[in-house]
Amino acid sequence: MAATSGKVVQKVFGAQCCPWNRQLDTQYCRDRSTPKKCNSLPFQGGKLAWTGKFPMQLHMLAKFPNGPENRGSVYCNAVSSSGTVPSLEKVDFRKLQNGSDIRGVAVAGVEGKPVNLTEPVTEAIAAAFAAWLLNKKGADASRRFKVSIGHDSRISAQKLQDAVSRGITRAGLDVIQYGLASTPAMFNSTLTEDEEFLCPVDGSIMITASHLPYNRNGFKFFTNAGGLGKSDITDILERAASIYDKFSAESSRSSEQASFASIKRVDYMSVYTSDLVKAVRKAAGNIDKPLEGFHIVVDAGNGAGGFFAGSVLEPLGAITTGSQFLEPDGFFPNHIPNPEDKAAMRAITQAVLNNKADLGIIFDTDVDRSAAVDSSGRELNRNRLIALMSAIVLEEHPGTTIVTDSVTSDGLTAFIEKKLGGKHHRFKRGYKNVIDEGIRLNSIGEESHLAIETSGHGALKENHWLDDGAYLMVKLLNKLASARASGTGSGSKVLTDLVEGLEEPGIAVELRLKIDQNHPDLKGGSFREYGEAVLKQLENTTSSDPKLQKAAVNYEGIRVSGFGGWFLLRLSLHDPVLPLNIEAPSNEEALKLGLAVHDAVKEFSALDTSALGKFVQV
Ligand SMILES: O=P(O)(O)OC[C@H]1O[C@H](O)[C@H](O)[C@@H](O)[C@@H]1O
Repeated sequence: MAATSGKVVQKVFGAQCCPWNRQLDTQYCRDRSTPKKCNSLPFQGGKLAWTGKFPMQLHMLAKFPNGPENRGSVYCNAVSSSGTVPSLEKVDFRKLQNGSDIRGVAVAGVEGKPVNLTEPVTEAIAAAFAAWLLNKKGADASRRFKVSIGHDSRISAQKLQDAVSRGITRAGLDVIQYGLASTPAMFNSTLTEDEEFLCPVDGSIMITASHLPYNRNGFKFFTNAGGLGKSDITDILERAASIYDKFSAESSRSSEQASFASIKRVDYMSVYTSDLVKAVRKAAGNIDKPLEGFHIVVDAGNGAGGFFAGSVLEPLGAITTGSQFLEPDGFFPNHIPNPEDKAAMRAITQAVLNNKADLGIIFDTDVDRSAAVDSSGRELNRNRLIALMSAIVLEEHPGTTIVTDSVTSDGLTAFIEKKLGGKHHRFKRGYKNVIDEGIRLNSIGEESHLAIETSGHGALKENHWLDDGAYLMVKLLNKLASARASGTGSGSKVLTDLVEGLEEPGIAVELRLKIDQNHPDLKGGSFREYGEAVLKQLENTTSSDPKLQKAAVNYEGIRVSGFGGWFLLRLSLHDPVLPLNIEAPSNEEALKLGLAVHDAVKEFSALDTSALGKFVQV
């Protein structure tokens, strides 16, 4: 994690490490976590953007005169505005929307993937978020709004952080940079009440593209009401498109206007991690080191989650030797940081077994998703993680409703409802959908304390519905610590025992059937319309098959039971893809289910059914 000394370190990175001009936009900094000092003046669009310090910055410098971060730093005008940009590439901002996130290509070099998340585009998006925020919260003449910015370990992080900072300050809002951070910490910074850390902030931006390849990046936005939704993102991208168009004309005025805004640097991750530590101590009856003697290995996949070993587990007394890939590396050289990825799960499982550890914990790149492995090497992810979290939450809140995504198993429903006495509300795919549904249920009087996806995203009511992979793991640690404190268990068996009785399918597959958007069969329509037509056809054919039963309650796609198993065909949230999930007691039954789908959809020539054909061997 980026180490910063002191709570607030006045450190202005308005000038970027990677010079921004259009020729060099393809270049990137290898930012492996610690922000590098900027030793060269920024050359921007043909202009050097450079001014002196602000009075306020000088004041803050006086407060932290000797911090290592201050030594030898270059202080620039907070904005170091981009200056006049002669001509900008045409960009379709709508294409940057990915549900409730923004995602794009930030690094050149991958064939067929031109950079569309350039610095000017990023700056426009940040300025648009600032405008959206002012509009949403109503400008307050007595103070300037503050926006926190954090990033994961991606190689384009520094470059985009600088561009975001310019966009925000350009709009006249203050920026507080956290450096390497996790997505949940960013949301948390809108809730934390701590003036010394300049909290709460009015809005927050996480620079991340979750588990996507190294050339991608993106943004997640938060206010104290939670993560922004799809319609907010559409609004921001529309604003950004028009800001971008006006860039050349407005640049000089903007730099003047923004010269009041400041960029500061805060070690906020220390606040966030100490909250996690406090939560475990409290759950264990205020013991200082409730995990003393437990051996827990962490796999951060070279993302942003390495802090969990040194700043959460160790202060709680756990041994973390054998933890791996904790150091940020935006090329992700070891495995994809994704608890849904088989290679990633194999890596943490092996680490647990090699080290004879009590527990393994794995995070995705920006730590909003997680999974665990018990001491026997049993993976606690997907349906098992949901079952485990449900068991913990239902002990605390008997009868509560557990909201999950749509691809959860029938065995999970039986487990939650029959074994745990709760209610399983299987909703749609998408963490934001699931969390919003949990919040909605409570608002209409149905108590729900957990909203969780098979992807490893999960949010608890007790934690402000914050989508936080680290907090999910804290709930497991609480269980370990409290079981030992009460003498009811001393290892991860206490967790394994909680999922005892969860019925698991003999076979579970996910096949992703692509829709060719350029195929004449689409007749100029969208892939969504085409996908809907495929689903309609599947619905019609299965309803006439007496061996298949359509799910009575279903919120997404076509879910059908039969042959002792089930399948779900649905439209992907983001891609021109129809993901097909099949679970069955054995391969034979899975094939029958697969064949039913194959027969229904095979005439749709724009749909690539080859993976399904291979699976059912036709
Ligand atoms: O619909 P899919 O293509 O399977 O993608 C669905 C997934 O998209 C993103 O990764 C979201 O973060 C997840 O919350 C969601 O489950």
